[in-house]
Amino acid sequence: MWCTRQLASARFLGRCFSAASEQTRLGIIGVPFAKGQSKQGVELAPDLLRQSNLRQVLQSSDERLLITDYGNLHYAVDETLLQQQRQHYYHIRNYADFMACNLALIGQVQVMLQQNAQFLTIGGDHAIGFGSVAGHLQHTPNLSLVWIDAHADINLHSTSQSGNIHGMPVSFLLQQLRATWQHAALDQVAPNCLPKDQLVYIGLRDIDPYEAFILNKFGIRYYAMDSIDRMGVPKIIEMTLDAMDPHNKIHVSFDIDALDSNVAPSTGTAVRGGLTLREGISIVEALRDTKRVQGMDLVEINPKLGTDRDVRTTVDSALEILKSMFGYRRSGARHYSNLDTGILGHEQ
Ligand SMILES: NC(=[NH2+])NCCC[C@H](N)C(=O)O
Ligand SMILES: [Mn+2]
Ligand SMILES: [Mn+2]
Repeated sequence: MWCTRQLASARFLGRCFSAASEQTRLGIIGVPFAKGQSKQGVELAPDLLRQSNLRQVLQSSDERLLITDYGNLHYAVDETLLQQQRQHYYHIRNYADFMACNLALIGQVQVMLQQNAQFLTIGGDHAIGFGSVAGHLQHTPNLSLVWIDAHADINLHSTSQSGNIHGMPVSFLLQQLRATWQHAALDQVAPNCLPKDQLVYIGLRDIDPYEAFILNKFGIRYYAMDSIDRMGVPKIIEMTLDAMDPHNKIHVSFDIDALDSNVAPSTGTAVRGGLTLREGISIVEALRDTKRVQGMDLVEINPKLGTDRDVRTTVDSALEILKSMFGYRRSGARHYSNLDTGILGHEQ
């Protein structure tokens, strides 16, 4: 008996060892940035997700994940940025903070990609989508971006009606639009940008008039909720994957407000008629199955909005989405190395 047990545990260790060689490293950074819009609370989301067992949830969805949490991002605003804001971008709320935070994030993402196969950026509001994708582009110039959101977030400083910079990050990323930010020195801080044909939006249902003009003028691919209703999620996924260069790595920027407000009520700009949780999971699973997703953002959870129950529901939905992105399969398929330790008594 002693002998068998020892053998079993040797086998177990052997499997652990071979599993260790296929471990995938995942870096996580919290970005408690709330100045891209006017509601307090989004800055609390990274720590709330951690308290809600983010790490354990991800770890149990794929035992091969080797997770490193880099904590929360810090940044400092310098005089050059304040001057840019005063001279050119005084009509945009918190431009200097936006730039300072994103510059720090661009550096942080590159560090995470040197040390990990994948990274996850937890917001904060969606203004940090700029730094997260831009940092990713500096490490991996051949990148495709899937922006899952109720909103297009592609306003220019000249078109934004709200002045909220969380409605603008995509315009900092696209080759064809970043020239409109000519005083932001983007060629120095983030020289690699995204070609418009490598961007696909999913879930849109609240597009500003000028945003619609920009999307159509540049022929940017977007699957708004009406196309999803007409064609269904499987077709939308197929078209999304077809549109993107199959050699590219993928960045998924997930705004929690893409989900319907019944499953994600605690968010600053909730719009009804959104993705069901199942549709969200389905989309994320399909992207995950390409094995090309290298970076993901999860943004706009605001724990100060709604009841305690609303917050709980929103965080639970977010965890389901993240679980599916990082390994969980609804079919039950998984790696068995830590389970196959002799529970069936003897080898068949
Ligand atoms: N990331 C978001 N939730 N963005 C909402 C943007 C709303 C609106 N289009 C604006 O520019 O102000
Ligand atoms: Mn957004
Ligand atoms: Mn949104």
